[in-house]
Amino acid sequence: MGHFIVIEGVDGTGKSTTAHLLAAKLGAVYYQTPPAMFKEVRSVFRNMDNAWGNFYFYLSTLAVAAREIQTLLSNSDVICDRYSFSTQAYHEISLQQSLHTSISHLDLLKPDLTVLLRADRVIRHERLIQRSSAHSFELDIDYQEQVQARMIRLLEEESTHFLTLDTGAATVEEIVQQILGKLNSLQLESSLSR
Ligand SMILES: Nc1ncnc2c1ncn2[C@@H]1O[C@H](COP(=O)(O)OP(=O)(O)OP(=O)(O)O)[C@@H](O)[C@H]1O
Ligand SMILES: Cc1cn([C@H]2C[C@H](O)[C@@H](COP(=O)(O)O)O2)c(=O)[nH]c1=O
Repeated sequence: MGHFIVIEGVDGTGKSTTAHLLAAKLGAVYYQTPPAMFKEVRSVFRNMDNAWGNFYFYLSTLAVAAREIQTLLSNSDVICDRYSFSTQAYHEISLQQSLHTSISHLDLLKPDLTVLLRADRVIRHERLIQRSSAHSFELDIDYQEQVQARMIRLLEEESTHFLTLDTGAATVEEIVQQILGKLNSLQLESSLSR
């Protein structure tokens, strides 16, 4: 059974870049949520402006993601780009209520380690405006700031093994080295690097 490592953070914190490099270094599978089969439907929900509909959409994609990850773990380690903390934090801020119970009903597979990437709001904004495809909610820095604070609180309250890293202050390579150090201290690295 492989290890399950989750990379979390708000938009522009460097999740995808970090997760890809970490997966390459460990020979692990990179997995992004929501799963690929939901790509088209996601834009439908995004444009509907229905906060509850959007939450239930992401919630159901998590159930599928957990099942796919469980299968992948039988052959390899998995580095997952966003998981349940993203869903809980984004939608708790949008809906202004705790979603802990709804998410816990899914009885999701638990990560061995969750890494929360964060970065200063100015840095995140600069990174996002360089993207031609940035959505308005991604550029809503106050909203993203609240989500980031909620993610940190949720991790502190609900996660056993987690690490918070500032990607505004370190290169991608340095960030990955810090994650590898944490895996080592948790004695996960030896079984991860095969
Ligand atoms: N540690 C880092 N130091 C400097 N720049 C970084 C770092 N990590 C990522 N970046 C840069 O930040 C930008 C955003 O990175 P990336 O797309 O990986 O973020 P993301 O969190 O996955 O964003 P989103 O959730 O919006 O897709 C990219 O241009 C990337 O090169
Ligand atoms: C998982 C998840 C994501 N979102 C939001 C967060 C981002 O602003 C967008 C795009 O996410 P991507 O991974 O950077 O493509 O979707 C959300 O609102 N709810 C969620 O559960």
